[in-house]
Amino acid sequence: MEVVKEACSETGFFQVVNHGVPTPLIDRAFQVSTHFFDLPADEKLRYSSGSDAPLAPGYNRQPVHPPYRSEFLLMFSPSSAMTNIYPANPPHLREVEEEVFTSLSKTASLIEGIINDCLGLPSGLLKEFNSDRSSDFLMAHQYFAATEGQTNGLTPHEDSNSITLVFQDDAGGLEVFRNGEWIPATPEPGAIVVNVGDIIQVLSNNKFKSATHRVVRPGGKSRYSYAFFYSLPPEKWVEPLSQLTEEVGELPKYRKFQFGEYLELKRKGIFNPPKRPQDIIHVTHYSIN
Ligand SMILES: O=C(O)CCC(=O)C(=O)O
Ligand SMILES: [Fe+2]
Repeated sequence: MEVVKEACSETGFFQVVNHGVPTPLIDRAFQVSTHFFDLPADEKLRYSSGSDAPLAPGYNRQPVHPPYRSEFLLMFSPSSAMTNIYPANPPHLREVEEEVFTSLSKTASLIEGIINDCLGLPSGLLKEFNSDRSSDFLMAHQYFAATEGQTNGLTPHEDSNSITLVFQDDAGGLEVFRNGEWIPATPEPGAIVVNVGDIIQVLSNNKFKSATHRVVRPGGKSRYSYAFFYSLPPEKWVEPLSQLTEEVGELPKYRKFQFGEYLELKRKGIFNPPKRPQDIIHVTHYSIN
C-alpha cells in the first residue's frame, strides 16, 4: 500500500503483477492484434468506421500523423450501447478482445479501490463517484519501427481519464517523466503498467499525479501494446473531493468542469498537436491559482 501511495504521488505510474489478467490471455491478445495489423491496408480499412470522430470504434490511423507512425483498433465495452466494429480476421479476434476487456475492467476496478484506500477515502467512494462504465475503451496499438530521426510514437502527454492500464510487448518504448528525466517502463512478461490519469489528479486535489508519459518507437521492429482506459461519461462533472479539501482544511486546486468539455479541448492536443507546447491543453487549464 505504501509503495503504491508513493508511486501515485511521485509519478502516477507503476507496474503490477498478479493483477488477475492471465498471462496466456495477454499473449493471445498480442497474437490477434499482430495478425490483424499484418493484413493488407485495404482489408484493414474495411473495419474503419468512416467517422472522423477522434475515438471511433474499429480500425484507425491517427488522422494527422504520418501514417507510418501508428495505427490502432478501438472498442468500447461489449455491454455498452456503442456499436463496435470487429474485424473478421482472425476469426477469434472478437472473442479474445471481449475477454481482455472484461478482465481489464475487473483489474481497473480493483486498482481503483486500492487508490481509493491509498487516498484515505471512505471505502468505495471512487467507485460510487463513477460507476458508469459505458465510456471505457480498449485500444490495440501497432507502432511502426522507428525511422531515421523519427522515433516519436506518442508525444509526451497525460491521460485525461481516471486510470489507464497498459501492456506492451518486449519492444518496450513506454516512458514516464520523473524528476526531469524519462524513465523507461521496462517490459515484463505479463506485467501491467498502471497510469494514473487527470481525473484522479483532480479528485485527489493533486495528492496523486497524472503521469506524464510518451512512447518512443524502437528501431528495427514494430511495437505492439494494449491500452485500457477506465473513464467517465462526458456529462460527468469533476472537481476535487470534499474529503480531500474542505474536510481537511484545504482549498480546492481546480474549479469544477464537465469531463466532455475537457476532452474536446484536450483531443485537439493529442490528435492535432499544436506547434507550440504551451498551446497543448492540460488539466491545469482548470487550476485555481
Ligand atoms: O502504447 C502505449 O504503451 C501507451 C499508449 C498511451 O499512452 C495512450 O494511448 O494514451
Ligand atoms: Fe497515454
